Amino acid sequence: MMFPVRIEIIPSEGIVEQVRAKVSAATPLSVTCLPHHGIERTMRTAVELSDAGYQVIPHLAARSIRSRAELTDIIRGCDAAGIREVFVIGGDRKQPAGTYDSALPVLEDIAQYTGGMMRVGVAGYPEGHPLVSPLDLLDGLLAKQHLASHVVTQMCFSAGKIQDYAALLRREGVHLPLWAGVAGSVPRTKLVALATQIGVGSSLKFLSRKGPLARKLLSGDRYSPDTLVAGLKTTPGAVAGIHLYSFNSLDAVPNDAAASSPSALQTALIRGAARDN
Ligand SMILES: NC(=O)C1=CN([C@@H]2O[C@H](COP(=O)(O)OP(=O)(O)OC[C@H]3O[C@@H](n4cnc5c(N)ncnc54)[C@H](O)[C@@H]3O)[C@@H](O)[C@H]2O)C=CC1
Ligand SMILES: Nc1nc(=O)c2c([nH]1)NC[C@@H]1CN(c3ccc(C(=O)N[C@@H](CCC(=O)O)C(=O)O)cc3)CN21
Repeated sequence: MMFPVRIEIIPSEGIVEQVRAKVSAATPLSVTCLPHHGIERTMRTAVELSDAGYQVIPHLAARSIRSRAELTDIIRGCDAAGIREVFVIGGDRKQPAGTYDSALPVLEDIAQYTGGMMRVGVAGYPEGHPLVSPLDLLDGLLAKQHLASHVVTQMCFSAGKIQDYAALLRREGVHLPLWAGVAGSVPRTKLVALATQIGVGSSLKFLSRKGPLARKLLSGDRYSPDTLVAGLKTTPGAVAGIHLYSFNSLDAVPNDAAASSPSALQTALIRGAARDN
């Protein structure tokens, strides 16, 4: 059985050309919003990709939005570009740029302004968050779920932890579809460097050890999500799909596979770039 796959990209210079060359237009794309990029870069890239025929989901980091006026401009921009879904997170900025300090007030304004027409994804944390307690995260989800359409998990490297998290949400009354946040095939060094920066949980610790688990998950010096995705397939109902953090490493996709079908893309991406070693 194949999971639907969405690919997350970083709005770096040249990424639109890279995506158009490597990724099938049938594969939805999520565009990250980094504090040093700001929302303008995310929206510009999202609109370009939408104009190129992709289904695009821009990330709106609450703490990077200056005002409600800016938010309504962003929503109008989405509407004009045919973008029907966004992903709303608090964001990594230390100081909020304006009046929004977390995701909920942004969700409320989006719901009011679009009359519930805009689909909104929210973040979930199978392994918790460095700054926010598990209880606050759960309360946050319970408060947001009536304004959201699905949850995307923080990057996690343990199928078991994602499955346990799905069961926890259902037990606690969060019934939104859950997309598993999976790191694509990327160099181990990049993962380790990044993990500290964005607060990824303990399941990443295996990368710095040399045990049998590390050997299983690291083909050569690259992490491959193959094992994790296989693990998720043991509980088909738990997750709605794979949200693949590509880190803009799209070279794992042989051109023909990208052109042929999303499942071929999924296989190529999730099999990882093992053959690159
Ligand atoms: N948003 C925040 O930074 C903080 C939130 N809280 C509380 O925690 C609860 C949940 O807060 P929310 O903002 O709704 O949670 P959220 O999950 O939308 O935002 C929390 C965190 O999002 C992180 N984040 C997760 N995925 C991200 C992504 N893909 N791109 C950028 N940043 C990403 C940031 O580190 C941010 O601190 C609420 O009760 C809130 O009041 C408490 C302290 C800080
Ligand atoms: N707290 C948090 N913040 C995020 O931004 C975030 C998450 N969690 N979880 C999942 C994804 C993964 N994210 C990221 C963030 C940065 C790079 C990255 O490669 N950053 C480069 C700079 C890229 C650039 O400026 O073009 C770096 O070296 O920091 C990759 C994935 C974004 N997302």
